[in-house]
Amino acid sequence: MENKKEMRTWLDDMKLNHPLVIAGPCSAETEEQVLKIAHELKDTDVNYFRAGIWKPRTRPGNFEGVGALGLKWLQKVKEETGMKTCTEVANAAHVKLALEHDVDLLWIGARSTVSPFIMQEIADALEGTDKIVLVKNPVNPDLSLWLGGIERLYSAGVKNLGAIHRGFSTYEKSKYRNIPEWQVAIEFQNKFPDLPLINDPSHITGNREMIFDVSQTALDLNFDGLMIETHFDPENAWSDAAQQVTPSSLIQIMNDLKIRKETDSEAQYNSELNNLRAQIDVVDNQILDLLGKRMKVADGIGGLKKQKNVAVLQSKRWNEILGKMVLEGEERGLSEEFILRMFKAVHQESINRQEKIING
Ligand SMILES: O=C(O)C(=O)C[C@]1(C(=O)O)C=C[C@@H](O)C=C1
Repeated sequence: MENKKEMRTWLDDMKLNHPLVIAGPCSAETEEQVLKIAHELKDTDVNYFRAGIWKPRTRPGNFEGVGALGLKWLQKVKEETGMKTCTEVANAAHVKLALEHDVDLLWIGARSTVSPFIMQEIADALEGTDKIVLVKNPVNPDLSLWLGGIERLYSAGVKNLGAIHRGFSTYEKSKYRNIPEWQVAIEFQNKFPDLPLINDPSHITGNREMIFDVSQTALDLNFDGLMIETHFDPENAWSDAAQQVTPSSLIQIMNDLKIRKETDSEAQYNSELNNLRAQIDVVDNQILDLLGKRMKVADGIGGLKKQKNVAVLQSKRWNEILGKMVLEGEERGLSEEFILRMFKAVHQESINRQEKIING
């Protein structure tokens, strides 16, 4: 699969003057709940009404969705509000039912994207459909697996495709429910600039207080749209209560978000930008020179260790360096997260080189 301009035709054809917005409850709970939320979202920027019908839950025993019954409620949403509808599908049976009930957009969840077998089953069931199909990233930050899943749909003749970035699972504790790892989304856009990419701040944050900030970051990174879980009574939602916002909060979020354009042609802006970019080019070269120098010194240590048969990893020294760099970084306004990531990468490279020397 290669990037093609036509990949974004379905989105361009909508001629939106704002990002694509998909909103609605995490789960369809009752017909009244679904319709009440849909009516509250009707005359807003929301383009697609979402509701989970089949809910993949981490542990058994929790509410697992109302099942096919909910598809009738989505049909009612369409009849009563004129809004297009969407839901998650996780196997061929779901696809069949969703297509029979004329759901307009289907998405595939992170737990399905990880499985090539499931993705192939879904792709076969969707063969040749003109519905929009969005693929969430797999739970692990594996861009090839994500793109591979999309490619299975593409090869099955599904033309109206896109992706949803919902963040990635981690073992480490974090302020996010699923860490964004924005660089994966950036790499996605580099490889497929014309494949529409939607952000899902609800699943990234797991917390409604953080939804605005993550949405703004997504728009700053050229995302094409947002999927935000919305419920009139979030605290009492049957699933994901902490991350849903009310329809009025959603409207507020959409009003407050700043939509960025890709570039600006004004001369003054371009001359200042070029000047600053030239400065960045100089600094980047200095960074490379320094990194090269540092690696040469590490090579020297590798040679010494070889002579004396000493281990490459020196945890005590390494922890001293890390601690010192975090403190010194802070003094320069550099975040701990950034310093740790950067120096861990430097250390790993230093170890790789010493490994070659010591075993060479
Ligand atoms: O100090 C050492 O022993 C080194 O080999 C250098 C270095 C580093 O790159 O800073 C590399 C590996 C060790 O784990 C600790 C530190």
